[in-house]
Parts: sequence; structure tokens; C-alpha cells
Amino acid sequence: MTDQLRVAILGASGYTGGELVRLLSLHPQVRLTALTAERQAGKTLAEVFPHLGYLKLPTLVKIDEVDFSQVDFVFCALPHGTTQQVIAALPQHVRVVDLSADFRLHNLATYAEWYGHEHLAPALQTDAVYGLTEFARGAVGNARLVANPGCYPTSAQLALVPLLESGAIESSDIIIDAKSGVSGAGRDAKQANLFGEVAEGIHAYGVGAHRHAPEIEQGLSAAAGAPIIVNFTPHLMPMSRGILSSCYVKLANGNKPDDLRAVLDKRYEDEKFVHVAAPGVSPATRHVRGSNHTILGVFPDRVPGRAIVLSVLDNLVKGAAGQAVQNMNVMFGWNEATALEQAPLFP
Ligand SMILES: NC(=O)C1=CN([C@@H]2O[C@H](COP(=O)(O)OP(=O)(O)OC[C@H]3O[C@@H](n4cnc5c(N)ncnc54)[C@H](OP(=O)(O)O)[C@@H]3O)[C@@H](O)[C@H]2O)C=CC1
Ligand SMILES: CC(=O)N[C@@H](CCC(=O)OP(=O)(O)O)C(=O)O
Repeated sequence: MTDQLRVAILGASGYTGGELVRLLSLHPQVRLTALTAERQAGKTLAEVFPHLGYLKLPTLVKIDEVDFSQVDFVFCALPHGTTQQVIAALPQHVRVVDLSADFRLHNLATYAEWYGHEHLAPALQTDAVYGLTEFARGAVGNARLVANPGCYPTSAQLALVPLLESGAIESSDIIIDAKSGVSGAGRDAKQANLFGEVAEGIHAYGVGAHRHAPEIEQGLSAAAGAPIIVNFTPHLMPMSRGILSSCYVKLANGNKPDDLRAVLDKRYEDEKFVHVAAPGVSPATRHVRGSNHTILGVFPDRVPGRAIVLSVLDNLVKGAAGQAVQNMNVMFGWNEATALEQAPLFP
């Protein structure tokens, strides 16, 4: 079909790239015309992802082998830090969703502080739209470059942004205790991700100093209308997929935990991918596995005046590739759920 969008995935041999291929294989308006890799360039998709080997798709090539004059749209799923110059070199007609952290932080000084170098494409950064889809549809629809949010920031912001916008919680007292599966660290071989280092245990990392803290604070500060600093601690779990964020909050203005539930229920009542669990039901990562859904839960804390808001998503889907496809659908005015209708895989 000639009216399909010609789409390239940069970094198609990685976890989020593979997940993009899986989702987009069911997208009627998309034709995957280029897939790139670095070390694995020259291999077929069947060699790098046997579960996708039944798809008849192009062999993986290096980025400089792609003819971008024949490409309409790019998903960029490269490691953060490698992306800015690649996107800056793309022809203007190509629209982009970038899954890395390279264009997420609006403040260039904050970017340099957390990522250890000056931004390499500051003009593009100014134009990039932060694509937390449920809160940015208008801007995403008009964007040339969408910065897809990080997995932890998506989870935390979907839980907390409506509560801050409505003034239901105090902005000065937010603790986000988050757990992730190991696919969040990518497919690259690293000692920290070996079975022997991850199985049968759990550990915190980036304690008090994780680069997703400023990204979360950027979104929450905008929601509150004032600067916010959060206590954010990520943990690595012995599972392949999923994020659970347990958010400890202080109620404001005499609100009760049920009032928080009412705010979230109202905010997400028309949303296809964000849901509030029934009272007393604790959302689990296995309730969203393989799907683009996020489930929130609200519980009273035993400490008076406080509540616990839980948020689960699949880091590779709503936390990365799924939200990226959702953003592409918004950019082209298509049904936002196209190629994202899969129900969660349970158990
Ligand atoms: N994993 C997750 O849950 C999430 C990831 N992200 C972000 O998405 C991006 C991709 O993540 P993920 O898929 O996990 O990463 P992976 O490490 O699994 O994959 C990285 C991909 O980039 C390619 N690549 C690596 N270095 C270069 C380079 N110098 N030039 C060109 N291509 C290169 C790799 O090719 P090859 O294998 O051939 O070397 C591979 O295809 C990252 O920025 C990540 O932070 C965002 C949200 C969640
Ligand atoms: C488990 C794990 O390692 N998770 C990654 C975050 C996921 C991710 O890739 O986020 P970015 O897109 O911002 O890079 C981490 O903590 O760095």
C-alpha cells in the first residue's frame, strides 16, 4: 500500500526497538521500511529477535546506510547521549518520536548537570514536545519531535499530576518508591544485570541521585505551578518487565484518601489506557504485562493525613514503545489506540 507511513526504527535490535516492531506489526497505517542496529547490523530480525522472525522485514543496517529521503517517520530507540546528533541530521520532513532521555529536560543547564555534558542540539531541544500523551495531546499533535517520557517518570506522573493540579496533595512532601524489571536497563550486556546479580534479591540504585528525578520534578512542578523536589528511589527487581511506583503523599486542604480516588477517577474516566483499581485492590505489574495500560490504586495510610498511591505499567510498553506509538497516532490524527489494543498477558 502506497499510502502507508514509511517508518524507520533506529535501534531495532534493542528491547524497546523490538517492542516497537512487535506493536507496529499490527498497525495498518505503518510500513516498516528501515531497521537499524550498531553491533548487530547485517543480521536479520529473525537472528536478533527469534520471536519476531515470522515478520518479513528489512535486514538491520547501520544508521548511515538508511536513505531518509524515503522515510516519513522515525522512532529513535538509541541509548541516551547518542541521539541528539542523529536526530539533528535527519531531513526536516521526517517527524520523530525519541524514546531516549535526550530531549526530555526543557532546561539545558539541568540536562548538562544530570547527563554530564552540554546538550548537542539545543535548538531542537527547544522545539521538542514532552509526550506524556494523556496530558499533551494538542502539543504532540503539532510536534515534529516528541520526547517520549521515561518509564519511571510516566508511572509517577500519571499517578501524581492530577493530584497536584487539583491541589489534593501537598507539593512539599512526596516520596516515590519505585521498582523496575531488568529490561528497563536495556539489552546490552552489563555485569549489574547478570542473573547472579539480580535473581533472588532486590536492591535500590541511584539512591538520592537518579536522573529520572529531575524529569519527574519537571512534570510535577508544572502541575503544581511551583518548584517541587521529590524523594525518588528506584529498585531493581528479579523480573523481566514492569514498574510499580508506590507514592507516599500528604493530603492537602482537608482531603481524605477517597477524595484522591475521586480526582483520579474523574481525570481518567475517558482514558483508554489509564485506570483506577477498585477500592482495596492492589495493582500489580502482572495486571499490565505486555499492554499499554497503567493501573492506579489509592489507599489510606495508617498515618493520619497521608495516603499511598500505587501505579503499575509495563516499562517496555506504556513506559516506552507503547506510549511512543500512542504519540505517533496522535501526531497523525489517527485513533490513539491503533496497534495498542492488546489485553495484558496474565498470569
Ligand atoms: N528499556 C526500557 O524500559 C526503556 C528504555 N528507554 C530508552 O529507550 C532507549 C533504548 O532503550 P533500550 O531499547 O532499552 O536499549 P538497548 O540497549 O536494548 O538497545 C539499544 C539499541 O541502540 C543501538 N545502539 C547502541 N549504541 C549505538 C550507537 N552508538 N549508534 C547507533 N545505534 C546504537 C543498539 O544496537 P546493537 O544492539 O546492534 O549494538 C540497539 O539496537 C534508551 O535511550 C533508553 O534509555 C526509555 C524508556 C524505557
Ligand atoms: C532498570 C533500569 O535500569 N532502568 C533505567 C531506566 C529506564 C530507562 O531506560 O529510562 P531512560 O529512557 O530515561 O533511559 C535506569 O534506571 O536508568
